[in-house]
Amino acid sequence: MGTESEIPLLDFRKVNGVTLEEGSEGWKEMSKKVREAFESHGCFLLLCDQIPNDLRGQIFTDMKSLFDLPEETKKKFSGAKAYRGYTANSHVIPHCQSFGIDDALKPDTTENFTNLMWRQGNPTFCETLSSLTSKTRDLSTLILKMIIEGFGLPQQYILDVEELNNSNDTRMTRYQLPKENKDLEIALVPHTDKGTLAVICHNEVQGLQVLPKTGEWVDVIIPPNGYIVLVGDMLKAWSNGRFQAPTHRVVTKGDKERLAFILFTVPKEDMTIKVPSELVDDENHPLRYRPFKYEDFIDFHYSTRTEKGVLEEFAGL
Ligand SMILES: O=C(O)CCC(=O)C(=O)O
Ligand SMILES: [Fe+2]
Repeated sequence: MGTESEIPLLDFRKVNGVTLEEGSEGWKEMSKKVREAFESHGCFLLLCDQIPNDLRGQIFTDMKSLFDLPEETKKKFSGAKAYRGYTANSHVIPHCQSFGIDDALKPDTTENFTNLMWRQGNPTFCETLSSLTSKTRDLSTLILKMIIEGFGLPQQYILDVEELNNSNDTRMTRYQLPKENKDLEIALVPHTDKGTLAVICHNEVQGLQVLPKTGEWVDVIIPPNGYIVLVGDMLKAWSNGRFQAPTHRVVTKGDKERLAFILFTVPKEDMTIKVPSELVDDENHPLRYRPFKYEDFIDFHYSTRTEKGVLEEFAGL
C-alpha cells in the first residue's frame, strides 16, 4: 500500500517576524517555493496562520451534526450542476456523503443552505461556513499571486489571477469507515481537480493519496492543523504544463471517520485559458495547450466522462 509522501511542506506562519506582505523579501522567497512545489509535485502541504485553528476545528464539529441529519433532510439540498448539492454513495464517491455548495461567498448562499437543513436555521454553522470559506479564499488568492511572482511575470497577469479565481466552491465530505471485512476502501475514485486550485483540510484523519509518476500511490500525511494545496487542470494548462495537476484519491482505513473541508477555486466560466507568452519557449517549453474556454472544457469533460488525460485530449497540442 501507499508509502509516505515527500510532498514539500511550506510554512506561511509568521515566524521570527517574517511576514508574507506582498512584495517583501519573505513573500518573494515563498513565491519561489510555491512555484517549485507546483512544478515538482503539483501540490504542497501548508502550515499557516491565515485561518484560525479554532475556526477549522469548529467546522468539523458542525459538519458532524450536519451529516447526522436524516437522509431526507440532506437530500433537500439538490445542486443544479453535476456533483453539486448533496451526493451520497455515488459511483464517483462510492463510500461517502458530500455537500457541494457553489459560491458560498455570495450573500444568502450559506444562510439559505443552513435554513434548508435546520428549520430554525443554524446561525453558528452559517457563520463558521462563511468565515472559513472567506479565509480559505484569501489564502487561495495569496497563493495565486505568488505564482505570478514565482514566474517573474509582469503585473498585467494579475488579471488572469482574478479570472482564474472567479468563484469558490465549497465541499464538505464524510468518508465512511470500511466495511467490517475490509481493511481498506476506495472512497473517492482517482481524479484530477478540474478547476484552478483546491485547498483541503480535515479532522486529522488521513486518507488522501496522490499518484506520482512512479505509478505507486503515496499516502499524504497532512500535518496537525495543516492543509494541502493541489493544482487543478486549469492552472496546469495556464502554466503551459509546467505545473502538475496531481491525480489523487481517498481511501478509508481504520476505525476513525474522515471529514474533509475543501475549497475549490474555479475560473470564470467564459474565461479563455491562454498560456502567458513568457512561459513558452521553443527549446525547453514549447506551447502545450491551445487557448480554450473553461466552460467548453467542462462541457467536454461531462459529455465524455473521461477522467484520464481529459485536458490533453481537449486542448493538448
Ligand atoms: O478529501 C480529500 O482529501 C480530497 C477530496 C477531493 O479530492 C475532492 O473532493 O476533489
Ligand atoms: Fe480532488
